[in-house]
Amino acid sequence: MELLSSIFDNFFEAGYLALILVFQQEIRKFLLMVGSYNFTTKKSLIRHFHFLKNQNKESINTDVRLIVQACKKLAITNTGALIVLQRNGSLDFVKNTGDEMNAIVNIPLIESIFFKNSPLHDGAIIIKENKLVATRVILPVSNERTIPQRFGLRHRAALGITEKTDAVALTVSEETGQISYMKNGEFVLFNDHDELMNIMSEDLS
Ligand SMILES: Nc1ncnc2c1ncn2[C@@H]1O[C@H](COP(=O)(O)OP(=O)(O)OP(=O)(O)O)[C@@H](O)[C@H]1O
Repeated sequence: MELLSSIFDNFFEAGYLALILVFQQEIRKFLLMVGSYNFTTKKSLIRHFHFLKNQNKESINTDVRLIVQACKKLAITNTGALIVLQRNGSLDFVKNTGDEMNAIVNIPLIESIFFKNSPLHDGAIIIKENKLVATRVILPVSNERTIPQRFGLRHRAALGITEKTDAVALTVSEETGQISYMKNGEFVLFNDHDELMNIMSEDLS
């Protein structure tokens, strides 16, 4: 009987270990999100309780149309861009790698930042609601092996930040002018810009 119980004990211990190993990415992301989550803001709490959504009147939603329009303009001139859109989780751990800003977002501002000769064009920008809160930010790069080789560091950085936090990201490829949208460490597919705006509006509302 004792032998049987020790076999079961070992079996369950090995099971826990296997579970931790299998889900280590998810556990890491969860802990990062809990660690960086700003539970004190009313908005972040309300976002978690969707049944209270209608009472969230004073929150400002990100102007998705404006950001997609800016990306379309950048795409026409093959100007590379990396835009991170903050949601509930704090991005302070990456914000510190760049320059903090506090500017209302508009299309010429986004265009001028990513203009190739601009001193601010390197790295990512972070937008929170309708404010540009940081420029020249260095993001953690995704190590995911399944990302196709044609995607370089800009795309890997966008995937990396969305893998580690609840933020979403947009890239404009300097090589192809292609606009990509990333969430949860994956590319989100869309057929046209209207669909992209709808998906983003849903994610950022
Ligand atoms: N870790 C990072 N965090 C933020 N920005 C980054 C990071 N790594 C690279 N970038 C930005 O991406 C730019 C281009 O990188 P790279 O050419 O390797 O990307 P890519 O995915 O091939 O994109 P593109 O299609 O635009 O060439 C860099 O000049 C830099 O501005």
